Amino acid sequence: MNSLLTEEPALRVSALLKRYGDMVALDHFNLDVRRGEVFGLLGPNGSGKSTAINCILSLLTFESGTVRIFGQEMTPTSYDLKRHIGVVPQNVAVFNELSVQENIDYFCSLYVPKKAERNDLVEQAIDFVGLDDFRKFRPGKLSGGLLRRLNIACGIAHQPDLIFFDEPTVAVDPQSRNAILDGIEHLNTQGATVVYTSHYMEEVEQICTRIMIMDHGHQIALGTSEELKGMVDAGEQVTVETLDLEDSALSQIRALPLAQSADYDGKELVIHCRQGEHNLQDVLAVLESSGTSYGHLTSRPPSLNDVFLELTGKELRD
Ligand SMILES: Nc1ncnc2c1ncn2[C@@H]1O[C@H](COP(=O)(O)OP(=O)(O)OP(=O)(O)O)[C@@H](O)[C@H]1O
Repeated sequence: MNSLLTEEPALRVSALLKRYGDMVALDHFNLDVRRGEVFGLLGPNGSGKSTAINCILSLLTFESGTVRIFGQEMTPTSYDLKRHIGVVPQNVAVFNELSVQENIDYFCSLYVPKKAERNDLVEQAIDFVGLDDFRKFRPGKLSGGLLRRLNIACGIAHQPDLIFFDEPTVAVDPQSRNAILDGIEHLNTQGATVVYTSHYMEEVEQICTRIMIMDHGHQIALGTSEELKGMVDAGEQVTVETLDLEDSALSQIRALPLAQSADYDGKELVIHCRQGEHNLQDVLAVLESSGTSYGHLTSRPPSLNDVFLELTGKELRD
């Protein structure tokens, strides 16, 4: 398709407005995904991620705005364009009466009508998700992890250039989870652009080149994981095991310039630090001078979860 050669990003969403009755689900939502990216879309429950993806795919109508994919406007009848798009939905969507191989073949046939051409693609997809030993199985006989892998094979068998993964690792075992993440990275190195939504921050940090945090139907922040961490004042989190921290020592710690907050529950002191230099010495100095005895002391750098919490006021997970 000639349009794939244009300079436009893989996906450009401009000022998308979507209402459900009086409720605004997408509020002039904008999104650019560059070619070759693994782009992470993060948002708390109800922030509009699924609505955005369904509007992008023309599965939902919207009030106004545009969706362009590889430089072409996406509409419900953009069949040419749809051949270049793959979708791995949040809920496993396969046919129980078809085998693994037949399911993959069916989904591939929606885009690749020629059986001979398809056979090779189906084989590659089976190989890619490691379901060779299960090709004759019905989905009902597969474990949760294998079922997710089948769902992925059905979404990618036609070798799309832009792939949407909507929470592909929910409720899978660690082995399948790693296989799925490796698979997404592999698809990306083969040239596919990926849009990825997940509730798991570590996954997003691991595989996404850029991340958008959305809430209330629009963008809250956009950047690499490091850039996002630079947008908030969250620094390291210091945790100290101590049973005898006096109120006066806690007050001194709270008064330290590095301390954003300090909480003590009688067993553990947790200090959220501001961004900047590591400054454990100041905490240790207060503990020493106040005669506080302590055990385990740990410090961890700010996480994407801290950023998310500060920007949206919500935890990502349910
Ligand atoms: N069919 C619908 N009718 C009415 N309201 C809806 C409908 N679908 C979604 N909504 C509402 O639109 C808002 C955005 O929902 P959406 O499902 O897009 O969010 P989400 O970010 O995908 O959430 P989750 O992480 O839970 O999947 C929510 O307030 C939701 O309740």
